Amino acid sequence: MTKQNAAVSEADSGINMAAPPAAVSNSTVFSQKPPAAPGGYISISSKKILKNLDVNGAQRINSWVESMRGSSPTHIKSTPHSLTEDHSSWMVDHPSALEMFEQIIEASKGKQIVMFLDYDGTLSPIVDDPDRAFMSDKMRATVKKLAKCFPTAIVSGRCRDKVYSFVKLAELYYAGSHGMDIKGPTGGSKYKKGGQAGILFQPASEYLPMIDEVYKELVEKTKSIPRAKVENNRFCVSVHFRCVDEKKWIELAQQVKSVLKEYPKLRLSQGRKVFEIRPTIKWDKGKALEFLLESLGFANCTNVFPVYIGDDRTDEDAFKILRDRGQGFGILVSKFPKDTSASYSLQEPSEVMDFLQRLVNSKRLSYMGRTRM
Ligand SMILES: O=P(O)(O)OC[C@H]1O[C@H](O[C@H]2O[C@H](CO)[C@@H](O)[C@H](O)[C@H]2O)[C@H](O)[C@@H](O)[C@@H]1O
Repeated sequence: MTKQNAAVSEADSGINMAAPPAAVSNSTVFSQKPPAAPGGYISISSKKILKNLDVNGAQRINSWVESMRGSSPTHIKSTPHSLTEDHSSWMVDHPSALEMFEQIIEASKGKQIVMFLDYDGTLSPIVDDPDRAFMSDKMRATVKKLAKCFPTAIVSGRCRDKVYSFVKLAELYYAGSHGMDIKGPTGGSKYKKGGQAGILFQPASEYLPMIDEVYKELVEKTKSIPRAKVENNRFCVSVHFRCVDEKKWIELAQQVKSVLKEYPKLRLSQGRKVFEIRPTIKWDKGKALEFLLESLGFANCTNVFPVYIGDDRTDEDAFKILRDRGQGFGILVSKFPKDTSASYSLQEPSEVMDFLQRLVNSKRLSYMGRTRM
């Protein structure tokens, strides 16, 4: 990546900190002194924290700040019509799903398309206040039409009730809490062979007391950080730093680390300006996708065509499953080049809506016998 692009696309490096920071080996010997945070900025309060950390810990915390800043980049130096050199080469490997639409339809011919949609950053734009991440009425109408054509699931880090309160479509499948809380449409699905009544699957239910406890501790611990926000997503917790002054990021990261070191059965990863705290069970959005395909009767089916659209690190678990299965594909929603297992890309929720609308139109044409899907 050229220097300019390195600056431009602090791509969602969202360094996965699955290894609980407490597990960070302090025995690792770092030859150089901790790198300064991007822009060389370290606040006084942060210096105090770094002083108390050993060099390794300081380096680790600083690398957090770099990844925290890059976890949800908000600017691009190139104009919309002139991608940076790196972005152009990235687009060769992750072409626009809109530009490749005809090829996608061709590949899906004779197969059952099943749609999996992330919520934040995919159906709704990223905003400062997580409680105000509303999807547009137009997007809701498009998803409603989509669900009339194909089995459709919402797969979100949000708790299921909360993401349902945003989407408001009872005919969909929902997998909340990063796939750990799955429920089928109320009254069963027209797509499920045998019309099975609504499924309900919660693989992390034994963790509920621990999640409640760590949520309360994080709220208490982080209340000294202005505009930090702790969100209880039932089987997981989010700690938001989008609106926190960068001078306080190290302190916040340290606070999260200090709480989690008491909970070895919880793991920490990073999303878009958010720390995600989840149980260490081997369950994620990818497992939820597989569970839903099985629930729909497509477990060992060769003519199923799953399409997963998402924008964040946790969606990569689903992209990887599709790549491993060699069925369907992932679409990453991003304006910036990012390491991803997705095959295609879309820039933002408005392009997601255009893509979904084209799928609906294509299915309607096939109903009219003009083309087969
Ligand atoms: O899996 P998703 O549906 O994409 O949920 C991932 C996280 O999304 C939310 O946070 C993100 O969106 C917020 C609203 O736009 C934004 O303020 C925040 O900075 C983003 O990280 C949600 O609040 C989290 O709980 C989800 O885990």
